[in-house]
Amino acid sequence: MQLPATSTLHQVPIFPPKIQNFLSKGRIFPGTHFYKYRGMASFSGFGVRSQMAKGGSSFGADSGDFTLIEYVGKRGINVEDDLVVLLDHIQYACKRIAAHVASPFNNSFGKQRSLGAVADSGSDRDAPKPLDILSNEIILSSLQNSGKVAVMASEENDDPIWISDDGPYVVVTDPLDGSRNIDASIPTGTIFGIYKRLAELDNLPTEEKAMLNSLQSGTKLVAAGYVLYSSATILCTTFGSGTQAFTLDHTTGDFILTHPSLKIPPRGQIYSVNDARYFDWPEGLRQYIDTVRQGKGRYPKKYSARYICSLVADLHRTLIYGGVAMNPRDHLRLVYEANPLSFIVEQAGGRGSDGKHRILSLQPVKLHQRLPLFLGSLEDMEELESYVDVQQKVNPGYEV
Ligand SMILES: O=P(O)(O)OC[C@H]1O[C@](O)(COP(=O)(O)O)[C@@H](O)[C@@H]1O
Repeated sequence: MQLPATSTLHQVPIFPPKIQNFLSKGRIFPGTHFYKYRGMASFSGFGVRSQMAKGGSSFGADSGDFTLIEYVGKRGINVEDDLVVLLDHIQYACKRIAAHVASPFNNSFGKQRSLGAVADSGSDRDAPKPLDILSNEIILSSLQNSGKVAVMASEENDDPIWISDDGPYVVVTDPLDGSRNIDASIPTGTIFGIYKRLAELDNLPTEEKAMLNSLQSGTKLVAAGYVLYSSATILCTTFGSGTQAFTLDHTTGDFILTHPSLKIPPRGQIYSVNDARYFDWPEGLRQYIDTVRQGKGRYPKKYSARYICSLVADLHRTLIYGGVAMNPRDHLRLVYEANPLSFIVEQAGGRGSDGKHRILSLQPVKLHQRLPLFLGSLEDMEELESYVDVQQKVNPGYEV
């Protein structure tokens, strides 16, 4: 058995990208390579082998039949080879981040460096924690190694980072969302969106083309995903033809397709919001929450509240159970949080809005632009938006 590589940073097991060489040989689904790891996992391994034995070639996936890379490669939805390579590097980065988040040796990583906004940067970004910075470095190095990325825009950097003139893609990312939860081992997540590089901007100065490439409208996303670091590590992604979720098999290092064609229920019975802010909310939002709490809304059942305060975790639960997850104040970021997550939710049959407009229709004007965010089931979202006045205007600053 081939042993996993080891991170030089903190001696955690990792599984490096596997496919770059195979792609250059024009092979995306090389049985021997994948089976080397997969033989250990009887459930998932059997699924693929049985398909192969039947000569199955097309995508009609059942849970456990595909790894992420098999799914996006020629056996599955067959996205461009360059995108497969990029995704392989992103999943590798996320496995490294997952290992750090769960590592017993990283108990100082959650500690805040300083309170308040990033010092001297002129931005209103929150001060990063060491694990935010490490996650950012891990993602950046994976994108650089992929050879497929022109520019990366991250929550952790004031400006986009130009990587390569001929990289075909632009990646926007929040490398570790919810990191305020790290000290208590509460779930966190990575969010990413992928655009094509705008070749028509190639002759502009580097800073300018880096910014304009990063400020593309969400309707131009070619792919988006999040990775949830929780009791399971889940990678949920869309390429514009449905939403699929994959669960990390820790014995093999593969993300296995566990939620093919994930659909959010059209109606849920859960709302997710920080309701300690009730007295700062506008009238419409208060009325909406009061109504569904009492079971007096369009769906005549009393709603339950769930709020982890970790966007990826709150969204993932909402995708699975239905309902609505929201942050009504100008807090979450359009470019690397709201847009990618709205793309995923829409592709799962739900809706992403700022309370008034479809998120994907908004043209970003600033890299770190913040806005209210509402994501969820179609019927719940329609009902919520019918209250009109749901965006929180006061934002006094909250310490926790
Ligand atoms: O303090 P609020 O308004 O409840 O915001 C919580 C939200 O902020 C986040 O922590 C993101 O903020 P940061 O990027 O500053 O960590 C989300 O994960 C969470 O959903």
